[in-house]
Amino acid sequence: MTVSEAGRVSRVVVTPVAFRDPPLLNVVGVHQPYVLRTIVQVHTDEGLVGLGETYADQAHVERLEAVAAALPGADVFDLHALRRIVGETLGAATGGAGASFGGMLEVSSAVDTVVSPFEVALLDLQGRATGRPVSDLLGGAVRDRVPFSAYLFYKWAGHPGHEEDTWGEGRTPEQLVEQARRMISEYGFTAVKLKGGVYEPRHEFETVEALAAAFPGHALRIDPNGAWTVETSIKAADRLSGLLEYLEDPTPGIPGMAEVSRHTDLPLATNMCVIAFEHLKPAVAADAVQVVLSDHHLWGGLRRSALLGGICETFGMGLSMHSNSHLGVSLAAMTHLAAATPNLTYACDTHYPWKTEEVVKPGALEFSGGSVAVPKGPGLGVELDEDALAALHEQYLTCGQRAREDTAYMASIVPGFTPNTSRW
Ligand SMILES: O=C([O-])C(=O)C[C@H](O)[C@@H](O)C(=O)[O-]
Ligand SMILES: [Mg+2]
Repeated sequence: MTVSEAGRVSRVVVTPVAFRDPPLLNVVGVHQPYVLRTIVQVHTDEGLVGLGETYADQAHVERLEAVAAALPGADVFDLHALRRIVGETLGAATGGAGASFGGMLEVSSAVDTVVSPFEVALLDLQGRATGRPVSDLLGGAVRDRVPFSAYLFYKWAGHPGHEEDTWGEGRTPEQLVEQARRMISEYGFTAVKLKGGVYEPRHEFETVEALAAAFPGHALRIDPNGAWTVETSIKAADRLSGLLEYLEDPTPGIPGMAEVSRHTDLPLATNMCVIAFEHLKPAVAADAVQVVLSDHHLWGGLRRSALLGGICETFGMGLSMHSNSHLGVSLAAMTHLAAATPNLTYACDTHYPWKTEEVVKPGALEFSGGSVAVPKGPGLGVELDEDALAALHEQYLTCGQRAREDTAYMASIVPGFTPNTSRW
């Protein structure tokens, strides 16, 4: 098929799905029994189908459906038109309101989060039409494999009322070392990220120290999602500076991060105080962060994320990649983006090892040595398993969840629980 035959959008199918998730603990509570995601399928009049993946909170799904209804007729190569259509559709539907995901992420405009899965699907279509991988459409892969990090969580042994999962309890430093050992032996990761903000800082520092002792030579990070005060963050930076490659969001907000930054040479990273282009200028002016975690789901797609990479390079900031619980369509998109972003030199986050269910056919994305080979096939290089998609959609319909609600779920188990942000 030639470029001119790529065609126009004929219809769009938006499918919310639910997949099982262990009880992973974080600053705002605990992961619910299911992760909600949406798979977007964009069909063209030439019979091609492009894929995208995004969050599935109810309000987000409604926005996706509104855009899906407005997209037929659009040229698959006109990504500016996509952004215009999304802006107009959301303007009409919501008055341009912001969006909130899981109590940790608030954005002032919903446009970027809604554009993202459609942009990925259109790039997938462009790649399928031209016979080129998405990484080629983003300027070309500068690496054949994309390294990811082992993403460790404190966790309960199982969801209350359910069987224990195969990872068991993750509370003590020794248990977290065992969690890391399994993840490293199964996936080969050479970087390790610990999700903190759950226990008193001293306990979490001891966990980092135990990990450093058990895995010398592995790049370590801890991310308490803003659970600490400026003072505690400075102490953490002093105590852990020789062990960490960066310290992620120790304290909330640009002014707080800037104050910590003034007291340490340890790079500070964020996916909380810089989550949109409007946050870059104040963060750079205050020298609040030295590493920004990109995330194409949040930043408006793959091309806007590449733009973020360029801005980080301009201002001498490092670039890493954030993840939320996700399926294979997102892993493929993350891999193409990271492959085509020269200054994305840190191992990317992924929640992939926590997942036991999938919607893409096996084979295209395999971890080896902690990295994933960039798919070489046209587009994203992954194919949907329609039966698996239908089963996970059925699970969505029956699971009873309609939003990510870590705090409410935690409070239903631990009455009186409030998020730990800036607590210690
Ligand atoms: O780096 C981060 O801040 C995250 O990965 C945010 C996620 O929501 C994580 O905390 C989680 O899955 O609980
Ligand atoms: Mg983070």
